Amino acid sequence: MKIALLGYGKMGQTIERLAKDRGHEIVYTIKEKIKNYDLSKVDVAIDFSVPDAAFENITTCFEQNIPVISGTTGWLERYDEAVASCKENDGAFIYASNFSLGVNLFFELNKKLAEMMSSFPEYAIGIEEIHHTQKLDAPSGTAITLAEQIMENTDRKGWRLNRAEEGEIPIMAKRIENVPGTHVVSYKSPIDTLKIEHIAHSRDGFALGAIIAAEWIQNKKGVFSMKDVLF
Ligand SMILES: NC(=O)C1=CN([C@@H]2O[C@H](COP(=O)(O)OP(=O)(O)OC[C@H]3O[C@@H](n4cnc5c(N)ncnc54)[C@H](OP(=O)(O)O)[C@@H]3O)[C@@H](O)[C@H]2O)C=CC1
Ligand SMILES: O=C(O)C1=N[C@H](C(=O)O)C[C@H](O)C1
Repeated sequence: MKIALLGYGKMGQTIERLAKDRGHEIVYTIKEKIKNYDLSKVDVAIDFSVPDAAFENITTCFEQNIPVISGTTGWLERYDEAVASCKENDGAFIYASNFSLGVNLFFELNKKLAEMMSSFPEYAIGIEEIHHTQKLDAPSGTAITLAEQIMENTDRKGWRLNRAEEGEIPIMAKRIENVPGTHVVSYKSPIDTLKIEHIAHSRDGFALGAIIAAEWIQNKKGVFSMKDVLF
């Protein structure tokens, strides 16, 4: 595949290394708005950039008929508009708050555990996420996905950063040097605590998942999820 990397920071550079190992060619490494780039020779754009840039760059790709894999977090208030733009242009799109296989397995566990725990209101639900100190958004996109899955499977009505009101899920966001990404979901009662945890040891899992998604979406049209790709 000929790949345009939208964003060439920690993730863009990891994707470049792993994509080359899999025989792909990196045509562009872009760190700015893509309006002026000719993407006509590109098979796929992989976006790991910044919250402010993602929406405009993604929709520009749809207008140029380029499939998009996006992992950028912190821009999701415009996700529905991006989906509409993809459909209008008969494009192809996958967004995931987390592309790693481990976290996508963790998502499935989280849904199942929430469904089981919904019968036991004595357990207080909490989410903790830990990331490196350069991260721009809080809470992490992955933590928001975990909270939304719990809300769909219990009576919790919302989530809140670093504290919670009655009936909400607190998401505690910690920033520690060099942590690639850790997520914990816990259920605490006066008697005991249940926890599920995912610890990324590097960025390779996120990058590999995004490349696998890019390979999978070739010659497809529509809006898909990592669940479609992996399971
Ligand atoms: N879904 C997932 O699996 C994962 C998602 N992420 C998310 O991916 C995003 C990127 O993470 P990471 O690589 O660590 O961040 P970095 O800060 O290391 O990289 C961001 C890159 O985007 C570039 N950039 C700035 N403005 C634009 C623009 N207008 N258009 C295109 N690129 C631009 C930056 O350039 P410059 O340095 O010149 O400013 C930089 O190269 C974050 O939102 C993060 O949360 C991260 C890991 C996994
Ligand atoms: O910014 C990061 O680094 C990460 N961001 C994603 C998120 O916000 O969930 C995924 C991963 O945890 C790393």
